[in-house]
Amino acid sequence: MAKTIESSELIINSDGSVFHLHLKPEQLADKIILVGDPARVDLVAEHFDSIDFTVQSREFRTMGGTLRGERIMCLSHGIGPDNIDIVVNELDALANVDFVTREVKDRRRSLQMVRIGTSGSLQPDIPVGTPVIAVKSIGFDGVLNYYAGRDEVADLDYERALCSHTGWNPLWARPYVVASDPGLVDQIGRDDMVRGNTISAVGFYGPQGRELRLPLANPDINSRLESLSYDSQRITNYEMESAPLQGLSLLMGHRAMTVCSIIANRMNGNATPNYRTAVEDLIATVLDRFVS
Ligand SMILES: O=P(O)(O)O[C@H]1O[C@H](CO)[C@@H](O)[C@H]1O
Ligand SMILES: O=c1cc[nH]c(=O)[nH]1
Repeated sequence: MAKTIESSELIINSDGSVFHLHLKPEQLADKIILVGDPARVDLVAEHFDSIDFTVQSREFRTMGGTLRGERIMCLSHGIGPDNIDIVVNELDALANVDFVTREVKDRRRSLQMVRIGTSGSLQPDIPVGTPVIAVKSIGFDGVLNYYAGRDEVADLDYERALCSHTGWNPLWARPYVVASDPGLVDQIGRDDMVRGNTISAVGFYGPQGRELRLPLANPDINSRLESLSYDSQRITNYEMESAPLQGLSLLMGHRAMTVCSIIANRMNGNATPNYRTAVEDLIATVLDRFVS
């Protein structure tokens, strides 16, 4: 018997749209570009051949249309892993729940999601301006720990090595390590992008080892992360969404990956607030390879 989801668990607005995203099932495209900044949605959508709709609700701005004859949409998720819990669950509901009967559909629909973000490098040889693909994502946020099946999609040996090497603070959420969709990584990643292991932090300052006025609980965390080598892989960069995006996609049967433009180098202590051109170039490259 099909599972039926109650109104309190999946809230549907009176116009038939999903609670936070305000999207209706018929607006959903299989190919989705995700970005943090709502203003970045327009930079993506200006590449579309046609724009069919724009929907804005809180920080979630979506533009849907076509590119090279295929339906595509771009959606902003705002800042933080908690927003990804909302975005991926609501996109999955739009794809796999009947909004009239509230029943989970028999046939699963799989979405392809590519996040284009900004990021801080943890390695001195990965400078500002470099695009870095999260081949593995390391969640410091804890979102995936709330879902059954977490251990089945995670790299538990990597998690143990990371905790041991860093002297993991037991007050922090248990980190989880999840892989990007290898097909998407091969489709979008070429020699012009670094393949790395990306941390999704639960904040921008203390949770990424940034010390302004407040001293940190573990001030040496970034040098420990920089020096970790696991299975010939090293940790390359910090951002705030790729791990929950990956983890939830793996659990739900969607395909996802993240590529970020480096805008700060934490080891060398430099950064640029003027990253628009680098992000515009990355958008053009990703779209060309995502829809060809
Ligand atoms: O530029 P976006 O996509 O927002 O990505 C990064 O920038 C934000 C922090 O400044 C976080 O969302 C982080 O993941
Ligand atoms: O250092 C950085 C830069 C962008 N986004 C982050 O989350 N961290």
